[in-house]
Amino acid sequence: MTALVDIRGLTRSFGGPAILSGIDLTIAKGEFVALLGRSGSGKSTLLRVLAGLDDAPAQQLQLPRRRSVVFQEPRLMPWKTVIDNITLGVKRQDARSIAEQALEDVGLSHRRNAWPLTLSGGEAQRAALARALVREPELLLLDEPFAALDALTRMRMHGLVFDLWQKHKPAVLLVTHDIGEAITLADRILVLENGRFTKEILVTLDHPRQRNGPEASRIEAELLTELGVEPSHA
Ligand SMILES: Nc1ncnc2c1ncn2[C@@H]1O[C@H](COP(=O)(O)OP(=O)(O)OP(=O)(O)O)[C@@H](O)[C@H]1O
Repeated sequence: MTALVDIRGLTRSFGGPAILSGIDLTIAKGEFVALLGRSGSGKSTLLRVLAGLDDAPAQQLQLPRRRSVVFQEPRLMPWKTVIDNITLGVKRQDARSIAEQALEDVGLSHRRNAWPLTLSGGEAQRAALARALVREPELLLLDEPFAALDALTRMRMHGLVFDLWQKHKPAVLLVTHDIGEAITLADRILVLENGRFTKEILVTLDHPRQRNGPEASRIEAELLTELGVEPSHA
């Protein structure tokens, strides 16, 4: 296994008890990892360290150079059109043509000249994904990118993210509260609790995955228990 991300002994606190206390994390090239955990368990803190948005002490912190992040909100510049948002800060000469390709990949070519405020929530997140892809990330960091979308749009976005992952093969770290989303997409699911990973589950089901099959249901029940939810109450 070629480790793209190799982190040892990562610690982070904000004055009080450690939010991350000696985390070890490796992510292989092209691997899709989902990160679950209760609210406040430190998922976004870990993602921010991986994005280079937060300094935290670690014995080892090996990260790839090309990383992109998509947050829960699309964070598009409202005074720039969709295509200009996507090429923003991209220095390459062929920025425009790669942006056109990324827009096509996310099914948004017809909205290239739209203003962000005229986009639906799903379109805006697709634009955010295109902006992330244009940087050709080796590591794509997704921080609850579909949490604000309606259930149907969210399911479509799962299909889109899966297709993009297959095509571009970045490693992905997806922070989510949605166990079904994690099971549908990830090769490996981690649960973060009290500053450490308390559970690691490999998901070896074939794609496209049935969420209600026996293996998916078993994994879901295991995760619900780990997260302190009675499966019958889910
Ligand atoms: N910059 C900061 N300053 C102080 N405390 C912070 C800071 N960033 C995060 N925290 C605290 O660290 C803890 C973990 O926050 P984090 O956002 O990583 O959790 P999370 O697991 O992503 O939560 P959620 O699922 O609710 O988004 C919280 O108690 C939060 O208040």
